[in-house]
Amino acid sequence: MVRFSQVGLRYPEGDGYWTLSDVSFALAPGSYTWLLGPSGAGKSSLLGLISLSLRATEGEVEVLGSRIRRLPRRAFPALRRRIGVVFQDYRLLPHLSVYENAALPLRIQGLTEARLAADVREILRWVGLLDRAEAPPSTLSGGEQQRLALARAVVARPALLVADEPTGNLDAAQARRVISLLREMHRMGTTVIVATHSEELPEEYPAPTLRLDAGRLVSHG
Ligand SMILES: Nc1ncnc2c1ncn2[C@@H]1O[C@H](COP(=O)(O)OP(=O)(O)OP(=O)(O)O)[C@@H](O)[C@H]1O
Repeated sequence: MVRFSQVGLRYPEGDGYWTLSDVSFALAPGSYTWLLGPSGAGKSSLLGLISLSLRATEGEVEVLGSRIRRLPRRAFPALRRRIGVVFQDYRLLPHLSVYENAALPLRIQGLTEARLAADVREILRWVGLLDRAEAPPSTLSGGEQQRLALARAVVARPALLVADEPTGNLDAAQARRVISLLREMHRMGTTVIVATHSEELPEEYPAPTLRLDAGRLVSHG
């Protein structure tokens, strides 16, 4: 599903500094994984490589059966569509309603309103926001905004879901609700990887972990 072989990442503007070094691991299809490590360890960078927003400087990254280094540029959009991404800061579009934010990935695929409406309503019901469909996202609480971001990430039924600190800005009850939804995606067969600073969440929801420190994988299990 995802395989890293001796992956290194150096940002062009990073003064020759290796943000990730010699990172190797595999995520099995249908697995749920916690990505742990202190601030600056390289978690967002690793997720950026998985979600194809960054390219490795060294080594091999394989995502959903494609070796990224060998993939022609024209194949990227279709592969990206099979990956859902949830960010800590939500990244919702403020000028669109809750409904239109959730519908966006399907609109980009060119689906008509008639073909996408049922899926959008179902996903909004799943995250508990159907009754807020016409509201602008700025009127939602932080937890609601993050649930909307999750709805948008999964509405096109991605095979792989990547979440970068999805609970970082939420109180404990809201964080639990978001994690429950991520776990439910996993139960329905999606491969999920979630980065978190939290040491409590992985204790509450035990699952395999990858632990990064200063750009190196220090444990895997
Ligand atoms: N665009 C960039 N250019 C140069 N260096 C960067 C860039 N983005 C991140 N870095 C550096 O890479 C290192 C890892 O950052 P990254 O954001 O991946 O860590 P993180 O574990 O996700 O941290 P946090 O938990 O604080 O989000 C840091 O030293 C950071 O300064």
